[in-house]
Amino acid sequence: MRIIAIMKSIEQRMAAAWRNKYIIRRALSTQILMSPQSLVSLDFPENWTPTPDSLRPPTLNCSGAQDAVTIDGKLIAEDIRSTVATEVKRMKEAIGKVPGLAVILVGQRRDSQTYVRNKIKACEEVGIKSLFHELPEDCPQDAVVSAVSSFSEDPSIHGILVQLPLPQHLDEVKILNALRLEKDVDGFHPMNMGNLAMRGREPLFIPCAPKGCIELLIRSGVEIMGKNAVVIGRSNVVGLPIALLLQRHHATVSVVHVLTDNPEEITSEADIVVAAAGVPNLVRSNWLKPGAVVIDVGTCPVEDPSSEYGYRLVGDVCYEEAVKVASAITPVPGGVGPMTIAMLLTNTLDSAKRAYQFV
Ligand SMILES: Nc1nc(=O)c2c([nH]1)NC[C@@H]1CN(c3ccc(C(=O)N[C@@H](CCC(=O)O)C(=O)O)cc3)C=[N+]21
Repeated sequence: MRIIAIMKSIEQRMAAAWRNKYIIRRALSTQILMSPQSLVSLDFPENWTPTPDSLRPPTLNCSGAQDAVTIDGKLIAEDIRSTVATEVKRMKEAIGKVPGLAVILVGQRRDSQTYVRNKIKACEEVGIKSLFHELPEDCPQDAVVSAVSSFSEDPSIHGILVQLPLPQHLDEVKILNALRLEKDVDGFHPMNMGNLAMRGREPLFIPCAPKGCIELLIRSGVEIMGKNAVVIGRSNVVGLPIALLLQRHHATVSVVHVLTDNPEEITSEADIVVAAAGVPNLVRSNWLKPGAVVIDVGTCPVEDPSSEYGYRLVGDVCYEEAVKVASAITPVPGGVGPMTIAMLLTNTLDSAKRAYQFV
């Protein structure tokens, strides 16, 4: 009896297997495209390991030409901030309202604390109202969502910023979904990003660091149209939107990333290089064409007990080398960082103007 039962069960399982195979074959036969049915996931960490290049000491005097011009992001950002201050004042005098920004910080990352402190200070200086909501590292998802939701409902708040990266246990997508599109001053909402990507559409907000890079190029008199631009890194916050923006400015754009063969070869064809990989000193002199313009978006905190907060920021570009090859370059600090904050202020001002229909 037992043997018969076992035989029956094997028979049933085989029948089931055939049925499944048939269903799978039918599914395959109705598949029209050869490409995978779900898009290849980009959800793995963009972990560039330091190249042997980035470990070697800088070689100076790579060319006999003059040193690159340093693009002073701090100075340009100050200029923009003073214009924002004037506009905020004009708004206050005309309609008795000021723009409001809410900043949410989860956890204790020292670099995040510095950026948030800088953002709040910058708001104060230009007359933008800021509300700061700090949550502990281990706070539940609901607490962050409800903070975002309450700022979303608050009519005196025109911009909401959730400082990234969030602690591992939190679901970034769900949290950012609670953020109203009209208050997405970071420009990270898929609708803003999609509109940035598509011809004939306009996003409500352009992400701050990429917008700052373009502003630096324009104000430094760098022509973008028709030029070869290489973006190093493909993150949602910098690499992707800057590639889209450069295309909007009619550059020919290549994106190199952690799985690119010979990134240095591709980058050395570029008139404009935007480095946003987050790897200290990744870009060495052999990555650069003589005369290239180099925008360094990298802000990697490295331990440094001698500096004020115990760390200092290091860029993706080996500055000492690049300055000998490039025609213009942004330093770290003092380059893109201050511009990111200035763009946050302009996005918040624009958002408030839109909300109050103030022109
Ligand atoms: N939701 C979100 N929006 C962001 O815009 C955002 C973020 N998350 N997470 C982290 C990155 C990084 N970032 C910087 C902002 C200012 C400086 C900055 O002010 N840098 C100064 C120096 C800073 C210092 O004093 O150490 C400089 O480069 O001169 C740098 C980096 C914004 N980010």
